[in-house]
Amino acid sequence: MKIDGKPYRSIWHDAAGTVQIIDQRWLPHELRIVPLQSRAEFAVAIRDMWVRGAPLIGAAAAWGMAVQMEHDASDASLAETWQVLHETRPTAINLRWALNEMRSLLTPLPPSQRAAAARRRAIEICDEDVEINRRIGENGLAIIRQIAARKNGRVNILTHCNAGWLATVDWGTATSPIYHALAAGIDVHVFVDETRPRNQGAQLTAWEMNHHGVSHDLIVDNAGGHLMQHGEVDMVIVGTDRTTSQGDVCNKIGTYLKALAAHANGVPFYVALPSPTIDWTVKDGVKEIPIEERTGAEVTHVQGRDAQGKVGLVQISPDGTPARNPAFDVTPAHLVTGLITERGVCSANTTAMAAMFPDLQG
Ligand SMILES: CSC[C@H]1O[C@H](OP(=O)(O)O)[C@H](O)[C@@H]1O
Repeated sequence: MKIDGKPYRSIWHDAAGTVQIIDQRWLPHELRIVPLQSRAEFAVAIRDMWVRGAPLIGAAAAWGMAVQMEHDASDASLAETWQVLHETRPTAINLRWALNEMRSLLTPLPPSQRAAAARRRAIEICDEDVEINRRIGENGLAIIRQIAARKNGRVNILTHCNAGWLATVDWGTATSPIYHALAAGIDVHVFVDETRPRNQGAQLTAWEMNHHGVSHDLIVDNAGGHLMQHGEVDMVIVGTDRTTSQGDVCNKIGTYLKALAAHANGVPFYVALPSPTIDWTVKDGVKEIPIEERTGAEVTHVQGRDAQGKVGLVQISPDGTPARNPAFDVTPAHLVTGLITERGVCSANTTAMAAMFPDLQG
C-alpha cells in the first residue's frame, strides 16, 4: 500500500538484494526501515514482533531461510534454520507452512543450488501472498456490496488487531475488502479495536486507515459489544493466525469475545482466511492450537509517545504486578458466519472447506 503516496510492501528486497522490513514496533510514530541480513536477525525480528501478522511471519521466515542459504547451504544449516525460525513464535501456522515449503524445495537440491532456489521461492511466496490478499479483497467486497445495497447507506465494519497490509506482504486480509470497498466508492466506516496489550489496532490499523483515507474510529476493546447492541456494527471482519480443518479460528486475544458479542446481536462475523493459514492437520482449535504466552511486561507496560515526542514505555500497574498474557484465542466455527478466502467465501465447516480446497486435503 502507499505511505504518503509512495508504494510500500511490509517486506522487500532492495536493488542490492538486501531484505528490508518496516520495523513495526515504532509505528505509528516513526517509520523505521531496517535491513535483515542474518538468520539471527530474522529470528529476533519475528520473535520480538518487528514484523508480525501470520502471512508476514511466513514471508519473513522464507526470506530468513534464503539469507541463511547464502551463508551456509549445508544440510545441517537447512535443518538448524528450520528449527531456529520455527521456534520464534508458536501460533501462526504460516511460519511452519513457509519453512516446510522451503525445506521441501531445498532438501533435494545440491547445496550449490540452494541459495538461488531459496531466494526465488521467497520472492514467489511474497508475490503469492499479495495476490491471495487481493482476491480476498474482491471476495469480501461482494459481501460489503450486499450490505450497502440493503442499507442504502454507510457500512460499519468492526475489526480486531491488525490484519492489514502490515500483517501481510501487502493488501492485508481483513483490510483488503475494506480497501476494495473504498476503491469501489462504497461508504465504509471502520471501528478499530485498540487490541490490548500490544495495541496493534491503535498503533497499526489506525495508522493504515489514516494513510489510506478510510473513515474510522479507534475504540477500546470493550466497546464492541455495546456498539453491536445498538445496531452500530453491520459486520465484523478479522484475520486469523491459524484456522483448523473444521473452521475453528485462532486469532488475536479478544477475537472470541467479539464473536460471542456478534452472535448474541445477530451481527455477521467473517474471517479473512488465506489458504496458507489453514492447518489441515488440526480439527479442534481450542484443544489443539498452541497459544503463545508472551511476557507479562506487555500487560503492565504500554508504549507511546510523550509530550516531548519521545517514544517509550510507561508502567500502568504497581511495581511487581504479576500478569498473564495469552496472545491468542480460538473462536469455535459455529460462531463464524463465513470464511473469506482467495477462492471465495465458504462456511466454517469441514465439508465446505474441503470443497473449496480439494487440492489441499492431506
Ligand atoms: C493477517 S493475520 C494477522 C493476525 O496476526 C496478528 O497477530 P500478531 O500481531 O501477534 O502477529 C493478529 O492475530 C492478526 O489478526
